[in-house]
Amino acid sequence: MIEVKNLSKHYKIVQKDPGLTGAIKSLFKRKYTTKKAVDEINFNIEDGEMVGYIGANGAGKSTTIKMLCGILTPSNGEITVNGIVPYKERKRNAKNIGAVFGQRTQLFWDIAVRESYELLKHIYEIPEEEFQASIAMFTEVLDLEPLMSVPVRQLSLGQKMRCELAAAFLHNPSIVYLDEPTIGLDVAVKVKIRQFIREMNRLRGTTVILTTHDMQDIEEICKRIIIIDEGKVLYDGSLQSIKERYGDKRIIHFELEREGEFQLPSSMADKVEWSYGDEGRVSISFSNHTITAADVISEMLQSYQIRDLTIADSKIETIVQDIYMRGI
Ligand SMILES: Nc1ncnc2c1ncn2[C@@H]1O[C@H](COP(=O)(O)OP(=O)(O)OP(=O)(O)O)[C@@H](O)[C@H]1O
Repeated sequence: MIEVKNLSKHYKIVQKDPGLTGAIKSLFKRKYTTKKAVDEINFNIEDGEMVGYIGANGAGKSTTIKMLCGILTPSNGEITVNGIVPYKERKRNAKNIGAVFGQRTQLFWDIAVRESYELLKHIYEIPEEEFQASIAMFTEVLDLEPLMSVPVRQLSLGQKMRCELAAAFLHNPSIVYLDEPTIGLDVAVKVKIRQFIREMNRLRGTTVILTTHDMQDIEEICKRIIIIDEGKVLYDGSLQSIKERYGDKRIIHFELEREGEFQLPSSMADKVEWSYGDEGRVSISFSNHTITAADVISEMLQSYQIRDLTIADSKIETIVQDIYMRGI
């Protein structure tokens, strides 16, 4: 079980004035600012849960996961993972957990995948019989056989990620942290990876904490989500209830013909939320009980030349995007 109480992580950042003079000045007199990457968060995760830990870029997800793994020491607050305080007992904690961190590898670059697994067997002191049974199962579900004799550096991104996942589960940890496990992969590999994670949870009761920007991962793996924004927990609850609560939300993304200032047509002022991005991109979010998609489009067409538009449906993707835009 994972228990997180008033957990914070503040980074001290050196402030530099612009230019060479600024850089030289900062060598002698340092000015610091504090970034509250994680700010007094609380949650408990029970054994066997599969939780999506989501938020926009820079929200504080990786910082939290690193504290749970014991890589970072919190500035304030408490964490226990199966009764262990991770940063105090990093090695004991490591026996309990598995992790996949985007670009980093825990496989050995120059040797064949099978030999990497053999090394991990010794590092984690996995009994031979258990090791063989896991390898047989992972090989089948993740289709690893053709990859076993290939050196890791020769694997494609998708092949490597399949091998990484097997490595993370090899010592049968009770908790696995997965940071963007499907990023940049094709649909077929994504399907295989999601299937493997679900299977591990079903067969071994592994607790899974998943951070991802791919909402399809969340839909297919997690029953519960924790949404984090600017270091604070914005939502913690079931995926189902957030869908019921926000199921009427729609977002329309417009690409305007001309870039520059954007002003929302006044007729929609109290009915929608909007955000304006680069290159004339406007996103308008609304409840379909307040205004229809047809009305939003027609109001926009009267005020702007529209190059393109897409209507997002009420899948979790839209709901989460809407929450990022306007809060809960
Ligand atoms: N070592 C560091 N020093 C200073 N600031 C940091 C450091 N690591 C992260 N930050 C800042 O802390 C905030 C949270 O970063 P974090 O990496 O936890 O976000 P994230 O939610 O994982 O984002 P992403 O989805 O982009 O991976 C960001 O504003 C980031 O710039």
